[in-house]
Amino acid sequence: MTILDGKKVSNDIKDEITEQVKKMVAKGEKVPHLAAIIVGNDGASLTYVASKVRACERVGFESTMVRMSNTTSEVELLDKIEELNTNSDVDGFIIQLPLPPQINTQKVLMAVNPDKDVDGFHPMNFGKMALDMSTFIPATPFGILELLDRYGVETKGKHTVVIGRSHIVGRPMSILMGRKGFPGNSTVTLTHSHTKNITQITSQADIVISALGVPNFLKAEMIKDDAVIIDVGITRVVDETAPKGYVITGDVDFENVSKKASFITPVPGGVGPMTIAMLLKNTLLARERHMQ
Ligand SMILES: Nc1nc2c(c(=O)[nH]1)N[C@@H](CN(C=O)c1ccc(C(=O)N[C@@H](CCC(=O)O)C(=O)O)cc1)CN2
Repeated sequence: MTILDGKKVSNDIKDEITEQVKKMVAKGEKVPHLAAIIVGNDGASLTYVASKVRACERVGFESTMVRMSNTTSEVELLDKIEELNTNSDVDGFIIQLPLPPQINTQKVLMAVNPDKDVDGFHPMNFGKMALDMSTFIPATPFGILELLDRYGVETKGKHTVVIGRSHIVGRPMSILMGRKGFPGNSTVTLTHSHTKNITQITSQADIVISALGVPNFLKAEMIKDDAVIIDVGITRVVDETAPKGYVITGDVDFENVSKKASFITPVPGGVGPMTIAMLLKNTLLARERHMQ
């Protein structure tokens, strides 16, 4: 069994981006600038945005964090988005999800200029992705593709089962794994809350990508021998004995599933760190496109 080490690969990617930024600086070019809007005080979201800002600092990008209160109205957020859309110094920006209930997430994501949509959530970019056109691929699915690629995991002709149909992970992942090319050329089954007999489906899978958010959902008896297991679940489970009062738990019963799997991502240290590295890649791409 091989661990797909997202922490290591994400550090490699950051080192590669750092080298590219140094070359930009040497040529007197402007470095990429990422902005992140965060609405409210959700602890996990604040942690992720802080990690994004730190990652920008590490690779030499400029970054701006825009904090807005939990009571921000949709109109106020749309105004801030328009400000970033028209700020020529900002190459790309993201709106950290989830958003408070008074805000219509889809409406807000549609207001982002597709050329600055480094999360790849705008319908235009999502459509381009589905049509195999060059675009910003959402960072988590992009990170999973990169992990499969760097570890040389074969996907062609394999049966991939994706668990969960979220717009951020499950849905795009199902499209990307079925696309032509590598990683891709897989036969994909997308499962969700109305799927019957999920074990019958997962036990036929060569590759299982679980993005459900239910701790320890995927058990050893649900997979076949030598399956490739990608765990996208990151749930904070309360544990008063842990230093932070919680432990990060994935969708996969790692202890038992890892004994049967050929490749597996850990949680933490698997898909999560890749999400941040691929956001940096998309921001670099946005900068390069703006220079053309
Ligand atoms: N606008 C966006 N919102 C959200 C996205 C996104 O891609 N764009 N994805 C997730 C959150 N996310 C990034 O934003 C994210 C989640 C987890 C990690 C990560 O590194 N996790 C660590 C554990 C960290 C911890 O202690 O909590 C790991 O798995 O090792 C990075 C980014 C939802 N929102």
